[in-house]
Amino acid sequence: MNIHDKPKVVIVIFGATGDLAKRKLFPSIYRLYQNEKISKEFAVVGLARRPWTNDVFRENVKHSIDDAHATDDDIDSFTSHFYYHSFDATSDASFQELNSLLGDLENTYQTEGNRIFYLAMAPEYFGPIANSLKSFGLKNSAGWSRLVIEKPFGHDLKSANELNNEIREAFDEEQIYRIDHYLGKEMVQNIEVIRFANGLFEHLWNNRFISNIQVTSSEVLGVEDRARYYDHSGATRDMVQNHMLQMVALLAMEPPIKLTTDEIRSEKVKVLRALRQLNTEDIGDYFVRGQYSDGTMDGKQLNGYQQEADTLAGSNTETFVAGKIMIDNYRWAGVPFYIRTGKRMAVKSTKIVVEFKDIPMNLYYTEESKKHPNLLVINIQPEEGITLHLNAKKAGAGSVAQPIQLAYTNKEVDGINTPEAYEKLLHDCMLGDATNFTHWDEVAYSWAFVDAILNAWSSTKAYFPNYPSGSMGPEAADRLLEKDGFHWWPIIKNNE
Ligand SMILES: NC(=O)C1=CN([C@@H]2O[C@H](COP(=O)(O)OP(=O)(O)OC[C@H]3O[C@@H](n4cnc5c(N)ncnc54)[C@H](OP(=O)(O)O)[C@@H]3O)[C@@H](O)[C@H]2O)C=CC1
Ligand SMILES: O=C1O[C@H](COP(=O)(O)O)[C@@H](O)[C@H](O)[C@H]1O
Repeated sequence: MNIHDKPKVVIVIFGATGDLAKRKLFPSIYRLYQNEKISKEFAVVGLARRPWTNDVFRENVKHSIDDAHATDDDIDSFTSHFYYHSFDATSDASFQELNSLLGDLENTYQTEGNRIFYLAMAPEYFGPIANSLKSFGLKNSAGWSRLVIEKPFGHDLKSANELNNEIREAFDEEQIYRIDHYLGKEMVQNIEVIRFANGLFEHLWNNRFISNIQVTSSEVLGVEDRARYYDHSGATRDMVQNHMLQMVALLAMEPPIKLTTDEIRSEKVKVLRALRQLNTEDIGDYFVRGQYSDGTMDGKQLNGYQQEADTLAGSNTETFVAGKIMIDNYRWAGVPFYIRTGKRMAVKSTKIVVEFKDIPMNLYYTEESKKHPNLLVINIQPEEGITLHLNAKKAGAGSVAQPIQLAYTNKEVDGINTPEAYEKLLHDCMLGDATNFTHWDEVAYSWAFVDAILNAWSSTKAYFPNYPSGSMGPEAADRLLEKDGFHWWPIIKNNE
């Protein structure tokens, strides 16, 4: 299928009364519908245990949609495609009933037997549901069947491997779409284009010209109401194993021989294979963990992590991670990739800064501290675009250099709101394009890398809390770069 095709499909959402379905999935399906990216012949089946009717379900879908321009009739016509089925994932009868409901809807909407099974439920259900879908014949429709799996995909390499084996008994790798929503972000997808469509950058994209690369994904929000999940996970599993390492892989991979799913994934896998594996005794030189204490932001007093819920008192879970990642291959030998991510930081921002090496002799900046290295800043969110930091002559007399910036902002140029990540990924899945989903090999190498860090940390006490809410993390994260002669580039917009 190509990007202009309008897939006919029944989307089955397991966990349709949950938070993800309401906040991300229904609005994304609405945008696809409104932008005519899916055929008018589609249906959505929502599954969960509570005894809702179709009307209650449709009312919930309606409330999840925020569109000031749509009339009630428009929205009602959209929600009329939604069907609710009260369903217990542990009951055989539920799967049998679901099979017959799907058959009926396929007749009504003529969706040619194409089915997406979206598992928006707790991860312990992923394997059992995949297996029941196979054993109750739900995969045996006339069209294609695809399984979309939410995060977390395992808790460590061992459990991820077990989960993968369980799912692979029911679905082939080509039918499995493991979601990493960062791969649906416009500017994350733009990394490849910026690199591989510009000679200016790609010729310099190696250890001869780049001194270091910094990837920051900071959040203002705290743990919110996800303490149960988060305290078992922490920032390393929640953000580093997936989103951060995926961005590193896109920044570091070789150009694929073709822009196909297999070729791109295979280049990313090579990067993840080349990550320097850390020994327990080296972790302290490469990684820093943190947990937020109380603090103030915008004049508001905020709790520390351990005060956010009763169960969190005394927690050893990290809400912040900074690390130095070395990629031991020909292109990147000696270039640190610094990453940092955390909750309750000063600003919500995801940004990549590529710092280029200085020229052999700088005639304009003789003092080391006054130099302005060339930077390529890729703004992933909230603003989207790129900024190139250069030096140019200061207007007026004399030969004085000053730093200048060339900026491109996505929205200003394209005049559109970029689609939400989930919208793009759902659309890709309908089209059968798995490029922006993670292959098992990527998941496995990422787990192997973070397992070493987590194992080392699990055997030592963390001195938490160690950064105030509203800051940029613990001081140790600054020292991580200082000892290599670098510093974090500011990520706040005005200081870019
Ligand atoms: N929320 C988010 O922002 C994000 C979530 N995710 C992932 O998405 C998945 C879902 O998360 P989220 O929506 O927040 O979770 P919620 O707890 O909000 O929703 C869970 C859903 O599962 C249903 N459910 C639970 N047990 C059963 C059962 N035995 N049979 C059928 N349905 C059941 C619940 O409905 P009922 O009680 O009616 O049965 C509910 O609809 C998780 O894997 C999470 O890690 C990933 C990224 C972000
Ligand atoms: O996957 C997750 O990502 C969000 C951050 O996503 P973003 O798109 O807002 O940057 C994070 O809050 C959450 O803890 C994590 O599970």
